[in-house]
Amino acid sequence: MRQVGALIRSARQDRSLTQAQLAERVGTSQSAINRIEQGSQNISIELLARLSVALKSELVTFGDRPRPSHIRVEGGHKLQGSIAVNSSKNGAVALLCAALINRGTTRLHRVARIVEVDRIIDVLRSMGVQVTWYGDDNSVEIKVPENLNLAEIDADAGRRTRSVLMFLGPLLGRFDNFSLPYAGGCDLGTRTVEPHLIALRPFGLEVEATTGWYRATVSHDVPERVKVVLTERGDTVTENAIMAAAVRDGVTVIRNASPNYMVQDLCFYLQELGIQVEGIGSTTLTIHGNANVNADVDYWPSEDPVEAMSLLTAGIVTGSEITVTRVPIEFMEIEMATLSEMGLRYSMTDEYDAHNGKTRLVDITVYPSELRAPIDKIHPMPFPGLNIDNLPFFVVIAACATGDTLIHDWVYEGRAIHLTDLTRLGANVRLRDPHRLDVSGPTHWSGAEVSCPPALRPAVVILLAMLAAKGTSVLRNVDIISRGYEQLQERLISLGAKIETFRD
Ligand SMILES: CC(=O)N[C@H]1[C@@H](OP(=O)(O)OP(=O)(O)OC[C@H]2O[C@@H](n3ccc(=O)[nH]c3=O)[C@H](O)[C@@H]2O)O[C@H](CO)[C@@H](O)[C@@H]1O
Ligand SMILES: C=C(OP(=O)(O)O)C(=O)O
Repeated sequence: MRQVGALIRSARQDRSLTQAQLAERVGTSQSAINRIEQGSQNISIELLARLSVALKSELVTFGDRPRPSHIRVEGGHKLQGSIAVNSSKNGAVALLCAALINRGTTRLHRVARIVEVDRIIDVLRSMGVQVTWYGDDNSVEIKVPENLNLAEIDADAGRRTRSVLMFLGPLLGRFDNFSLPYAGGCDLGTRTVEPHLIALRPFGLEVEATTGWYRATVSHDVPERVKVVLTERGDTVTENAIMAAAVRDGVTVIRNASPNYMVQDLCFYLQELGIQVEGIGSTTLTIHGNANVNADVDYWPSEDPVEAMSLLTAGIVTGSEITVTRVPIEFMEIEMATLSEMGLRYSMTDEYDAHNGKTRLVDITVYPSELRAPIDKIHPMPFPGLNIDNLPFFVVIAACATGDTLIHDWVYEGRAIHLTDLTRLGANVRLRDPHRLDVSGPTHWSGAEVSCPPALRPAVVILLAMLAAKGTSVLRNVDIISRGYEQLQERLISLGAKIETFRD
């Protein structure tokens, strides 16, 4: 501990940071940094990783290569207790991008401390945006300078997140020309950017893709009233169009808009900024924009339906009774109805409001149940269908159910294949074609060693199956999970899961 502390102190001093500045960057107190540097406080791997990012120093690497982390799971145990759902990755990244619209101060509260959020914050900071973590509830304050420095943009951080695409909408209100690094994201097969470009063309944006960069030019000769018809009802596409509409003086009607949870979060935030948004929750939005938004606002991103699904799945596949609190029920209704058809027993509290005053939450308790395969196939749809990111969890649930289930992932070209890794743990999961999986259950799970697929939700699905599998399993290269979940392993341990993190 003393050596690690000394290493941190020296990396901090090399970067001319005070303890208070480092504390602020990693979201802890100055006294905690002081104790860490003195070697008198234990540090979690997650905090070490955050310190590494803040110090731009690979504290958690050995030699010249990053050391991936792995977990050992002692499965087959029941879970118990109660666990709360965090705010969402997808809402947080949209709101961080949208904060670029505001010339005043934006304060977001209860933001998930996840790698995807850190990546967007890194890109924002590299452009000169002041982003500060503070307080005990993961609050983040964003102040956008008068002049953004796009020449300094952190292209590496930008390329690691697809969400950087969502800078297009807010930036086209400020610049005539700008460049953004090519966008990354999960390895789910080809994900086109064309729908974004089609959506933003009516706002005067033209984009040329050159090696590693999107070069954007903007014509500001745009009529007062604009109508945008989206070719895909995509979530980030809709968010981009909304942000482009919000940063101009004029009225925009967006058709075929996604009404999904992160889009609603964005609209509620824009309303706080004083922008009039009509039609929230529907596929037609009318936005009365404002080119000079200058407001000091506080906003609480809403709870994550995909995390809710992940936590409920942990209870379901281990045959446990657990309570998942703060479930955004509007975005989980089809999932719960489908689970009900599959024989899941659960109870639900009355609804209560999320901190944003808009999203409806419930607490759900799941009970050990005899699950059966549904009669019809399970497939996702844009909201209000079964959430696209929740589909993978139905594969491991179907594997616990008696009978044959067809899972149809029409959305992603390369996601279903990652779920065939469940066969390593004893499941009978067959790929009919790149989009369809036949799952036959129930499964007699057995422990195994599996490498994490390079996709967030399939990775978590394998981890949850390991909780169900009697014996010891090893899941290698689990760092991808922290892209979208804050301390998932630790939180599962708080429910009684036996999980241990280790490195080679
Ligand atoms: C940061 C963020 O918010 N990410 C979410 C967002 O990504 P994002 O908005 O980037 O999703 P994409 O635009 O890549 O859409 C996902 C896939 O669905 C296809 N597609 C989508 C809509 C449609 O009407 N028709 C169609 O074919 C796209 O071609 C693509 O292959 O939405 C995805 C779909 O809900 C989620 O998995 C991601 O977690
Ligand atoms: C596909 C996902 O996210 P992203 O759009 O960030 O790749 C996801 O959250 O499952």
